Amino acid sequence: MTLEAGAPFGASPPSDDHAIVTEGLTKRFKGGQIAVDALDLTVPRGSVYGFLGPNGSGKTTTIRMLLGLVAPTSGTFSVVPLPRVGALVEGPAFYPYLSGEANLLRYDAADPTASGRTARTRVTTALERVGLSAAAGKRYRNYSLGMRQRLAIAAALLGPRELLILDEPTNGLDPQGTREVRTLVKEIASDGTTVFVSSHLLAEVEQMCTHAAIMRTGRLVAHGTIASLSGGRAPRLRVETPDGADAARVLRGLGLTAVAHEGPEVSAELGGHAPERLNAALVEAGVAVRGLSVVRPSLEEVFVGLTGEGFDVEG
Ligand SMILES: Nc1ncnc2c1ncn2[C@@H]1O[C@H](COP(=O)(O)OP(=O)(O)OP(=O)(O)O)[C@@H](O)[C@H]1O
Repeated sequence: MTLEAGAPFGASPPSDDHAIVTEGLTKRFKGGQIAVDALDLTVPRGSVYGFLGPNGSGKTTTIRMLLGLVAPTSGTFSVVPLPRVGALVEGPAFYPYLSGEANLLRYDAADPTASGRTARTRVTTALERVGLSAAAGKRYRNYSLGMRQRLAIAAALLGPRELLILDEPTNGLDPQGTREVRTLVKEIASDGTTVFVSSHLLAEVEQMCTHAAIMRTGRLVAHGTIASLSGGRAPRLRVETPDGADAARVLRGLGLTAVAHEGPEVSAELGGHAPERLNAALVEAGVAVRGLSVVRPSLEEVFVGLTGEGFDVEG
């Protein structure tokens, strides 16, 4: 759904630096279940902020509180003024027999705060923004899954937005549609729009976002830039070779640490070494290098390290 107007009770504008700030934000549903537990979140303006967590970890409830759709039990939050927030929480229902453009015009007309005179401009701009100008006249039922989701995002972009909130925008999409949405999110962010996007897929957040917060059963377990989240562990050099013992000796001689040798693979902490130099040194020492790569710890490894638990990587 897209929200156009009306500030929710309890919300106030955050500072110039942040699009969303929450402090101790908590939601306990009737029956005692804590869905969101004392959440402290700071979303910098201009970031693509991944809100990551397995199903049921409290992402949607948090988003619904931010949009004023659910009242918090306790805590505070501030968000940019709601007319400047575009949100995709549950995809809008589009008419299959109408074109993308006609659907957006209908959708726009349902907004009492939007002027009818400028409707066409708004719709044209939104379609352009999501790359659907060429397909504007095509019937919705003939759209691919990716195009359908792009149209839903266009509906959230009818009007100037400082913040776009997307709840699991790639859920149910095929790989092509997922790629389309990922690319679109980056494009939308490139002009400075803050994007807050929830996902249960680590790899997706890693590829699409500048920052992430990781939720587990209503609690925040880690947050920060993707680089800082992944940076806790050092990159490693990995060499594939039939001359493992020699390779390990050469790397130790060059000052590499944490050298490990197992079968045809030798690995070590890369430190400040240039991989191409190490390659040259190995070859010079007569080591047959079949493969050489630098492996950086993924967000998933970091997450597993933080929580001691696995994660729903494929969905
Ligand atoms: N209206 C409600 N009444 C009672 N419990 C609820 C309600 N809405 C959500 N919950 C519970 O709160 C918890 C958090 O749900 P929420 O939908 O926020 O998680 P989520 O991370 O968005 O997961 P998903 O990706 O499955 O939507 C879940 O255990 C859920 O069952």
